[in-house]
Amino acid sequence: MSDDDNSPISAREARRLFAGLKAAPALVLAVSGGPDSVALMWLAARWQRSLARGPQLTVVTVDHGLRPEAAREAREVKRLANQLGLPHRTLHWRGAKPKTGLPAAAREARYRLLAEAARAAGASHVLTAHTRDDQAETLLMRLFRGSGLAGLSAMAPLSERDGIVLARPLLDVPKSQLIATLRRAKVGFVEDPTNRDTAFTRPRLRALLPLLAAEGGDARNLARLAARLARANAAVEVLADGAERFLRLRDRGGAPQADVRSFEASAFAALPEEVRLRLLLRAINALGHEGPAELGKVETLLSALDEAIAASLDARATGRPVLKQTLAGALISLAGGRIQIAPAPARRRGSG
Ligand SMILES: Nc1ncnc2c1ncn2[C@@H]1O[C@H](COP(=O)(O)OP(=O)(O)OP(=O)(O)O)[C@@H](O)[C@H]1O
Repeated sequence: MSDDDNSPISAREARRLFAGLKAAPALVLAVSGGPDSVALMWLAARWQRSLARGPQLTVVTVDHGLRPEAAREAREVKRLANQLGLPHRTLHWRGAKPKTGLPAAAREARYRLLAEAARAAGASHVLTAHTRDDQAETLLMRLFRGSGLAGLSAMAPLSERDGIVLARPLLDVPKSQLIATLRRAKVGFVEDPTNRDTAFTRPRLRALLPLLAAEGGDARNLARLAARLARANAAVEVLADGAERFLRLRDRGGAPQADVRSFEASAFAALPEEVRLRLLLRAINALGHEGPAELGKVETLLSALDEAIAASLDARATGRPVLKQTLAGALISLAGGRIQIAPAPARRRGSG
């Protein structure tokens, strides 16, 4: 069964989608020329016209310099933006392009350029047109990659990057509704052929979605799962914050050092496994110089640490380290009943 909804988005519905953005001084709309982001631009323009004093809107298209048609597509977005009375800028990703990991590098460059454009326009937010279908695909991609709770929470409706808020007002809207909105408004759009290129993971997963939907795994259910996991993840983060404070309070005796995190092993051992894991992950990512650490590796380290703590508590702690391991450029050790995480010493030349 498909959860597509072919009704255009009403002005009232759009007001609800953009409600949290009304007080912003200015907004950047990230528009590639595809249906989702052209719909975002059209909906935002109509919303802004309906406000007495709404935010200034600037439309930005990034030309990654990867497809010859991109320049024409950017001109087409400019034409549409101007028809809607909105200023438009095209930004270029210049410089060398990597041979592997091209989509990730292009995304990184895109968000950097969009954040720069926001700063130049005095905008507090960059709006992208991610839909509920994108959210479902993201969840599946992360599931198949073996992500944990944080990764399976998929995309957040609001996040921050370089001092700019990244907003995804359409994250709960089906793509089919955006297409219906454009059809009703008689607005054209382009389809990026790389969206169907099965050399990339995301299009291959996209092709699986109808099969999953037929079994009840439609975008609505998958996106709802992501939202539920995000809620649980936020709660566990608060628990981890509290546990960090608790361990710090118990640690008043030791002189605090900026580049070392140290936990009393017996207090650490009494915390829930997920919280222990996050404390380790946070410390390794903060102090290691090769991070972020892989979740699976931190899980393995935690099992070794748990075993070592249990053994050392039995045998009464001596001053000698009972565990000493490096992970993601951090050195993790257990000695004298304390866990210490510090930056790993730089590897000697020629030894690695
Ligand atoms: N070339 C571009 N110029 C401006 N905005 C873009 C461009 N490409 C994508 N965007 C914005 O990002 C949104 C998501 O696009 P898309 O799904 O293609 O991204 P992606 O490569 O999957 O990466 P991610 O989903 O992490 O952003 C679009 O709806 C649009 O708002």
